[in-house]
Amino acid sequence: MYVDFTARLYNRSAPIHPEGSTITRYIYSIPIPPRPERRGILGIEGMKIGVIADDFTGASDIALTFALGGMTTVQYVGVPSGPSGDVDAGVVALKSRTIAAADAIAQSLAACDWLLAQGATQIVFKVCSTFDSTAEGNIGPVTAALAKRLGETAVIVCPAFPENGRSVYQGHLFVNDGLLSESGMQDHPLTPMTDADLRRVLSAQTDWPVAHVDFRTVDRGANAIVAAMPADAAMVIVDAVRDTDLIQIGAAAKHCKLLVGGSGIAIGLPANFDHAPAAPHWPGISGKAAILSGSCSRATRAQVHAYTGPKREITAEQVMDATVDADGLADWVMSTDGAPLIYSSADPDVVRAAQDTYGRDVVAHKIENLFTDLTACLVQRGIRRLIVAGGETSGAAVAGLNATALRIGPKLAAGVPAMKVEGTGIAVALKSGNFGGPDFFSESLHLMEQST
Ligand SMILES: Nc1ncnc2c1ncn2[C@@H]1O[C@H](COP(=O)(O)OP(=O)(O)O)[C@@H](O)[C@H]1O
Ligand SMILES: O=C(O)[C@@H](O)C(=O)COP(=O)(O)O
Repeated sequence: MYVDFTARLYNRSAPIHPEGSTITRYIYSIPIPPRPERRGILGIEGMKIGVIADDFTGASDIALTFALGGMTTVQYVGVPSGPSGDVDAGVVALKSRTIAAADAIAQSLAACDWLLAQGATQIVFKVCSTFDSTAEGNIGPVTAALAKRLGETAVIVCPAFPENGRSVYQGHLFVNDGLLSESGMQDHPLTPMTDADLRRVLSAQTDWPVAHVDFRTVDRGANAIVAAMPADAAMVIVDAVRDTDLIQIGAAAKHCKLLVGGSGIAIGLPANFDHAPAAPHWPGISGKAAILSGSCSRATRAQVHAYTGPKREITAEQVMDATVDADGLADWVMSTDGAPLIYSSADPDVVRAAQDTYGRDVVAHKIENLFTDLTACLVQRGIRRLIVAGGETSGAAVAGLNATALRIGPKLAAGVPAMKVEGTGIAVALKSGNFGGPDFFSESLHLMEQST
């Protein structure tokens, strides 16, 4: 079911007056945290914003937004066992986008509880700017579970990321000038997105009503957005096509305990905590570099094609037949000059054929496991700079790093920071499948070496 509250707002037979009961009900139905804002939902001082990211590239994407917004930001690898330290924005990276909904809920709630215990006053559930999800979720089920845990009713859901060409208009998600369902995402190996109407996509994943706040309302600013929010429980797709829209959405969300979106949803949030834009400090890291790519997205395939350094393809067949192994690949990387690229990235028809032969999840996991083992071998052999392309692939690779936290460094491309693995001198970049220009790999390797 989805309910268009904006339609109600403009419906003369059911007018909602600016001072009318709907708005009053809304204001009183959302508990406003006490000032000063340093005291979190559980009354603890410390972390201001907590993020639960459903994959690792997404986590570093939103972490970059908070870091550029002037907040001290750390990306955690899974739910930490200890305290966060002195951090304004803490981002817990999960690998929960394509797992069973019940597991995604359990992991997300554990992350939420940890973030609240660190003092977070607001929780952001970071999903993909292309709303990547399976037919069962996990965006709907996890949002419902988090809202219940936080006692939140109406939840803003907005994946817009204008800098990377993602906009939401009339409830539909556009990638550049085309619909999501014609953007290449319809061929994604694990989360094919065949419908651009986010209200319909989300409604299929949840029993909650799905509402919509349209662009005309967003264009009138934060107060209009607050006024258009439903009083009762609903997931609310909010249109946004420009950064200025996201800044207004951020202002409107000042007292929300839960937000759901891409990294764009974070653009307006640091200002709510009196943070001003800043450039993250970076020491400059050089030394042996490698690039690993398991992303089959259009942008990554173009980057693999454009890369002029040494490169080696691993096919699904080789991985399934075990005719390649992590040790051998690591030896090749270390004995080859320059920054070698190892990729399984393949065109949609090749991926489909492999999935038909071996099974979608079997082949995906085998390839991911190889990237985990390969990363561990590269760390053992002294790798200093590592670029990984693909969200699931990045989750797998980071497992091989044996890291607990990543410090956010400078922007390499829209949505992609350089990061330093805590306790080591290793620089990593986790690139979303569809982010970055054709020369992303060589440009990023160069930028990692520059101090800021
Ligand atoms: N050649 C291939 N055949 C089948 N599946 C593949 C192939 N190469 C990679 N994969 C799988 O496709 C998935 C790509 O997802 P991901 O890493 O999240 O990339 P993206 O960021 O582009 O979505 C991974 O699970 C990966 O193991
Ligand atoms: O929001 C985004 O698009 C990214 O931050 C993201 O989540 C990317 O996921 P992958 O495309 O699977 O890397």
